[in-house]
This record gives sequence, structure tokens and C-alpha cells, in this order.
Amino acid sequence: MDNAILFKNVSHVYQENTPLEFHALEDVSLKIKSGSFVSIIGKTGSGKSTLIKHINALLKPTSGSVTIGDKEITSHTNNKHLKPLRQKIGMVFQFPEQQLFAETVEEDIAFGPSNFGVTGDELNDTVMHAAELVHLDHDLLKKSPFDLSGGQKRRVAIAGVLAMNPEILVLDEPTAGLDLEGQQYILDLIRRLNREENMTIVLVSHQMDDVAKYSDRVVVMSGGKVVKKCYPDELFTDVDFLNKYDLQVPETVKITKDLADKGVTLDKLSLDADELINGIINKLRNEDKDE
Ligand SMILES: Nc1ncnc2c1ncn2[C@@H]1O[C@H](COP(=O)(O)OP(=O)(O)OP(=O)(O)O)[C@@H](O)[C@H]1O
Repeated sequence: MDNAILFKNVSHVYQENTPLEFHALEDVSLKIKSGSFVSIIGKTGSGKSTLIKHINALLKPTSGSVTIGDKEITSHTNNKHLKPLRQKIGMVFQFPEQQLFAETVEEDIAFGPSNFGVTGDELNDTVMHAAELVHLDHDLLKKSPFDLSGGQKRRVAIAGVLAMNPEILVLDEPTAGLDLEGQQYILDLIRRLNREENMTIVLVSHQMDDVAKYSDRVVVMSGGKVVKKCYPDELFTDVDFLNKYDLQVPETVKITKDLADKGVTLDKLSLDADELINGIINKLRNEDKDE
């Protein structure tokens, strides 16, 4: 099913007509293709969270429209009409605490699917499967989510969203609070869901190495506007642009450039560290053969 996300001239004004009025999005037009993995990046306050909250109508445009597949959301859309839309869009917030409220982890993960009519053994299986997907220990299922560590809370929040089997998954800094191994695991899982289940992924991240490694496309925001939409290699090799918008240069790009400065030119740029290492090994092997 085509679930393309289309922003058409979307502006969002917080606290309009008050002294605190703030224009957080200005005339954003953007298409996110169904089944793609798109990252939204930009400095703090550039409007990333505001933008993604429009995807499941947590916020509605002050002007312009957002369309998911063939359903349009405008400021006039009635909340009642948004229920089917919210069922297919999973949202992992920046702060997992905001998403947890039940007495046990199990109930928390079950909340979404049970709300949409899943019961009994099917509900139990759904919860178990979601907990396994995020590598959440079964011993934790009966605990209060509030007794968990930051990383465990984050896994519960992600499991609760995955239990809904969403067609679109929107994640705002999903790996904050996880150790390095946990971060890698969750992002690999998200990439796998994208590739194998054709789940559309919209990721907000400040981690440029992750954005470079996982995304099909990158959207750069600044001052409430989209200032670039492109492929990751196009963006991350443009160091002047990255510096202009205070974005980090990924380690893979730095290493590739250091090697080139020392006269070692790789066949292609790899934004994935493992691929980069393989590229370097191949280069060394070929040089050995030539000698
Ligand atoms: N409820 C609100 N009322 C008024 N202004 C708001 C509100 N929420 C956000 N803003 C302002 O809108 C701007 C964009 O905020 P937003 O959270 O979308 O940025 P962001 O790019 O996601 O930032 P971060 O990387 O820090 O999460 C900021 O200047 C913020 O202060």
C-alpha cells in the first residue's frame, strides 16, 4: 500500500496571536516515499520535532496540508477521522518517560494493540514478540516501567510502538540513553524492519554517523525551513555545507579524507564503518598484488 507522506506548503505557528507567537515551520514542502528510510537533521530548535509531529497529526498545520497515502490532514481534520491513521503510524518520542504510564512493562507494551481490539493469546504473543524484537529481558515484563534504567525504558517505549506493527515508524532520537551496543542494535532492527517489512522510517537524529550509515535520503532543516533534501553521500561530502549548518562530519568521511591526503584513494566512499574497513583491506590487498 502506498503510504507516501506529503507536506505541502506546511507552516506551523505556536501560540498564534499571543505575545509568545512562534513560527516553527515555514512553508515546508516535502515528499517521503513509502518504504524509504529518511532522516531529518538540523540544529536544536530548527523544527524537526514540530515537523514529525505533523505526520500523525499530534500537531496540525497552521496553513498547508499533510497527506499520508490518500488521507489529507489539515487544521480542520476531525480527531475521529484520525484513528485509522494513528493505527498505522508508530511514534517513538524523544523522552521515553512520556510514553510509559501502565503499572507493568507488559501492560505498557499491550496498551496500543489492545486499544485496537487485540485480545487473549494473540495479545500475549504480540507483546512477547515485540519484547523479543527489542531484546527486552522477559524478567522485566512484570516490573513497573518506572523501575527500569533509561535504556530499558527506551526499549519498552519502542516495543510498545512495534507491537502495533506500524506501516510508518517515526522516531525522535530513539537511541538516546542506550549504550553503544544498544544503539547499534536498535538502529539495525529499524533498518531490518524497513528492508524486510517495507516499513517507512522517519528518523530524527543528531548522530551524523548513524544518519550517514542508515538513511536512503536526508532532509536538513534550519530555522523552520527545509534547506536541503538529498542522498547521504551528497550531503556528507559537502563539508562547507555541514559546517554552515553546524552538522558533524561522519567519522567514515574524515577517515576517507585523511587517507586521500596521505595518497591512499579508495575506490568509493563508504558511509558504513564496516564497509569502509573492507574497502581499506581490499585496497591494501590489491597494492600487495601489484608489487
Ligand atoms: N509548544 C511550543 N510553544 C512554543 N514554541 C515551541 C513549542 N514547541 C517548540 N517550540 C519552539 O519551536 C522551535 C522548534 O522546536 P522543535 O522542538 O521542533 O525543534 P527541534 O529541531 O526538534 O529541536 P531539538 O533538536 O532540540 O529537539 C524551537 O524554537 C522551540 O523553542
